[in-house]
Amino acid sequence: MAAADWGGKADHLAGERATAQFDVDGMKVAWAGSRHAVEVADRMACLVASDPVFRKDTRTMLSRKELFKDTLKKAAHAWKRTVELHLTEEEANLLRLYIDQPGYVDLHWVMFVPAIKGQGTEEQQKKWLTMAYKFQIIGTYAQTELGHGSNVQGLETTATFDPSTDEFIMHSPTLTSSKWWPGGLGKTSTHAVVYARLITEGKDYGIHGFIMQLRSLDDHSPLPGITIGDIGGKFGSGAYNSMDNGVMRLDHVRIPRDQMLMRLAQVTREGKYVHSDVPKQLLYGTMVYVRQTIVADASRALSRAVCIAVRYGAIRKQFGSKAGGPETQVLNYKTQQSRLFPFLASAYAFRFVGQWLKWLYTDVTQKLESKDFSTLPEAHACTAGLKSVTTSATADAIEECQKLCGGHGYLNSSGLPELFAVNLPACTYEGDNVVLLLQVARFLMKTVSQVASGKQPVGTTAYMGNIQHLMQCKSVVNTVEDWLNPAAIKEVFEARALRMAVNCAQNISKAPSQEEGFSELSPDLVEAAVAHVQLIIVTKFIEKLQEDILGHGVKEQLQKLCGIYALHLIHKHLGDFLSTGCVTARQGSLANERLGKLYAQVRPNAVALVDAFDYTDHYLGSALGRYDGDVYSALYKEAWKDPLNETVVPDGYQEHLRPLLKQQLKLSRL
Ligand SMILES: CCCCCCCCCCCCCCCCCCCCCCCCCCC/C=C/C(=O)SCCNC(=O)CCNC(=O)[C@H](O)C(C)(C)COP(=O)(O)OP(=O)(O)OC[C@H]1O[C@@H](n2cnc3c(N)ncnc32)[C@H](O)[C@@H]1OP(=O)(O)O
Ligand SMILES: Cc1cc2nc3c(=O)[nH]c(=O)nc-3n(C[C@H](O)[C@H](O)[C@H](O)COP(=O)(O)OP(=O)(O)OC[C@H]3O[C@@H](n4cnc5c(N)ncnc54)[C@H](O)[C@@H]3O)c2cc1C
Repeated sequence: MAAADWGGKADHLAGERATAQFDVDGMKVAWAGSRHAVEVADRMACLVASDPVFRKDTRTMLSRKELFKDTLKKAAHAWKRTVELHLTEEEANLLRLYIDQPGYVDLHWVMFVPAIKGQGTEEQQKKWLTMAYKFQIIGTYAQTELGHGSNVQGLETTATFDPSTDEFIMHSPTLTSSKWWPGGLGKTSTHAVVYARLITEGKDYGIHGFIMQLRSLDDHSPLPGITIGDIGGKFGSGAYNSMDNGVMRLDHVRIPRDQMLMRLAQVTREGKYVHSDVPKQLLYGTMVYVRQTIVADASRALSRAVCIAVRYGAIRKQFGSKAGGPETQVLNYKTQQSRLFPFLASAYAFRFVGQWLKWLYTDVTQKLESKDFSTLPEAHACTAGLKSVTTSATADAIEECQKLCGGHGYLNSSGLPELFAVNLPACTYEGDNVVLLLQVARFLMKTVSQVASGKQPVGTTAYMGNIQHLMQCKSVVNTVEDWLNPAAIKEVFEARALRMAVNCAQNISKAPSQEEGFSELSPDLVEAAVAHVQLIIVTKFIEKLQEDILGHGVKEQLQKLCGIYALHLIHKHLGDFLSTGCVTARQGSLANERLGKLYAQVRPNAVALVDAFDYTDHYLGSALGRYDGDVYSALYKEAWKDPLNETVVPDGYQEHLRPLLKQQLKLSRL
């Protein structure tokens, strides 16, 4: 794909591509998941790249109003193309991804529709989804309030049932109960699933979802009793400012009773509250779904940043010229490799764990449909934990990639500032990462206590059943080569995760109460949760390598990347591994030595490994990450697009600069 996009110009990276020791096409298939996935992605990426409406090269220079209008234009055009070309769901999703601009459609498709699917009755789904699928209505997910986001049970908006009219009265009783943050709410959405405390027969039954119409379908004005607007500019230029995150206050707004989402609980005509025989946590189902999709987003964002930094690192030269010869490519510096290659490995690791998580989510959903709720806690822990670990690592890595590209990485035209600004809030939305890791820790503490009482854990905690061995085992690693053994790697990750969890459980049990112990130990619990999640990622990477992987040298490269992913974590968290006695100081040094050798082996393949992500120049949106490596011409060209360069003499010269210069000149002549 990218080769076609580059269209026959000089390839400044040809030398790099020639040193690759594997079949890039085969790697594209491994990355995408199948030959079919590569083909569809290519087609959609080309469709976007070749359509002038989807241009984004001046996006960071637009004012907020211009950017918002541009988003509306792109969304409408994308929908038109979706309908004209009869795109499948898979194709439409990719179309949205390659357009690469956050907008109201995200909330409509990723949260509003799934919330109705998961929490609405069949009748409700039929009514609302029919309109939503045709974009006759635009929906959002209005949960967070000014005063509460993480603590969903603390939301204040009320939905009070009035049996005299068979309606709910939706109300914002305080300033802090104002809905605050929902994407698309500010200016676009006509409808929302609004989360509110259900009150009937004088009793508060806690948070439930309600479908509300917010704006007129004739002139888009807010309906009576609804005050609504945008919450203001956000971090960075362009970036998430294309989204109209909104504020909404409700003043006794009446909606029919049948607009309460009634799959999980109902209110009868008489006002009686009835709960279905399903776990109440299914109310949180939409968040579980979205957290799962965010892991795939994280790997995509990380791989974009890495692609930019690797290609640029191969072009950029500094120092080291001997006898007038060429300078050294910055990618050849060992420090550059040790900072960058773990991100390259992480991009692949997150991609594969994301593919597995998608499978897990589908599996759990099928089980839920047949009323088997047993895997729900694990699905919650896996989605919450993986969302946290992958988004935090991705945000940190994008920031580091900017530094890896030196000064030019700080320019908007590098694509990195916007990539960072768009992906940073993923650490917060759909659950703050620390809050979610504490949920994982809670699950781990329960599992440890079940293991202590003789219950055999399953799924991603099955390793905890091997407690006798893992609590006292010593790593068999004795040479640098021993760190190539996946079983040896897996064992130390399992032992570390289990020992950290057991330590926490033992310390909690010494506290006056479970609750106090959990609160006191929460920093340690977060670290134990991270250790468990990193084990999942390492394990899924190792399992991926056991699959049939086609293409010359593809599996070998992935083995190296898997090694880098695992060993860089051992290096980074050596304190954990040493303090839990999982590795010795000598084994830690051997791991680091092995890591250095792996970096050297990956170096000749680095550019080809990022080519395998198969990104077009349009999608990358980076002068530094261009496929052809023609970085300097691109940077030079991009600079002239800046509005400041529209005139040679800047606006403000006559007003401020000229008088100042003249004044100083006069003074100097006195
Ligand atoms: C311009 C371009 C246009 C393109 C146009 C294209 C057009 C073509 C269109 C075609 C189709 C396009 C398709 C588009 C696709 C697009 C792709 C898009 C890419 C972008 C994707 C990303 C989008 C993301 C958008 C993000 C927006 C953000 C939204 C939000 O943030 S919503 C709000 C989220 N809020 C939170 O997450 C709150 C976090 N808090 C909580 O979850 C809870 O409060 C809690 C878990 C922290 C605590 O819960 P609680 O108080 O109940 O307390 P506990 O006692 O701890 O828990 C009790 C009990 O329950 C268990 N439990 C908790 N949670 C869960 C759960 N979720 N599931 C199961 N169980 C749970 C918990 O473990 C306890 O159990 P136990 O008692 O211990 O057993
Ligand atoms: C770009 C963006 C888009 C969003 N889109 C939507 C949307 O479409 N719909 C919607 O409903 N919401 C949306 N949100 C809101 C989002 O879901 C919340 O911001 C998020 O859930 C975090 O909640 P909070 O802001 O209340 O953070 P807080 O909970 O106030 O967190 C503040 C700090 O306190 C810490 N903290 C909080 N509780 C604990 C605890 N128990 N233990 C330890 N530390 C704790 C956190 O780690 C964090 O460091 C969006 C947010 C952003 C940034």
